[in-house]
Amino acid sequence: MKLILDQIEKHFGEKQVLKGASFTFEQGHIYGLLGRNGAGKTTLMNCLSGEFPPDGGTFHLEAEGAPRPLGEGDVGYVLSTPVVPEFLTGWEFVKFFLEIAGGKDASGRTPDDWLALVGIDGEDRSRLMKDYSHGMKNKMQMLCFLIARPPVILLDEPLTSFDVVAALEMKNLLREMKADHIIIFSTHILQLAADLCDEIAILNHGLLEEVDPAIIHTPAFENRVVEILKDEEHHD
Ligand SMILES: Nc1ncnc2c1ncn2[C@@H]1O[C@H](COP(=O)(O)OP(=O)(O)OP(=O)(O)O)[C@@H](O)[C@H]1O
Repeated sequence: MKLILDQIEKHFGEKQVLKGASFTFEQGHIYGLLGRNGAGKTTLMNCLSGEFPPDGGTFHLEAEGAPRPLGEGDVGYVLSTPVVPEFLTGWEFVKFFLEIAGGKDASGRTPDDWLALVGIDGEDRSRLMKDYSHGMKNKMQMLCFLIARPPVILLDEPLTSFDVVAALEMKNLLREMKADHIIIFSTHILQLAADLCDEIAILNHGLLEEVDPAIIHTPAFENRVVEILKDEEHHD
């Protein structure tokens, strides 16, 4: 399966953020999406998740050579500022989500099993999510895609709010899942990108470009990324 972006454009008023971004993301790879502050990484994810339509260009999935549009349920999106129903407890939320996910979860895990998987333990499970920390809310959002298993998973700066143990567990989970999914995550942490990603896409001047995968795990990686990004006009 592939996710193919063709000439995606997006502007806000006069400001042209995406200027014809094209890229092919493939199942089985974890992609790091890098770019300066304000480059448009969140904007791109918002377009792909259906949050708002692009102003130009197209994107679609391709499975076994057959193209199809991205439908509802094809994309799991973990926002950098997590949004969860704050009036529910963590346990209630997982129970509710398992019910609406219907048959998609074949794991047989209970809400408690799922909460244990992301390290939400003890009394926290029966606390309202309005009292959860940023990282805990983020974990709850992650649980949604772990349960629903959408083909495309978008993670906007996902691991930065996690403690070191949770971050390592989540990295391992993503590695385990990648064979069946297209995983794209944005980050400013180059070490994390190098550690986890098979491919790097850089959003620069409204366009996407690939970093040679051969250098991702070499000392030349950081210099190459900085070299590409340093002439980017600083937006914010
Ligand atoms: N809804 C909106 N209305 C107006 N301008 C917007 C909107 N969303 C984003 N922008 C602008 O689009 C540009 C790209 O923002 P975006 O959040 O996509 O960047 P980013 O690459 O995710 O940045 P960062 O790394 O700082 O999170 C910014 O100049 C931002 O101010």
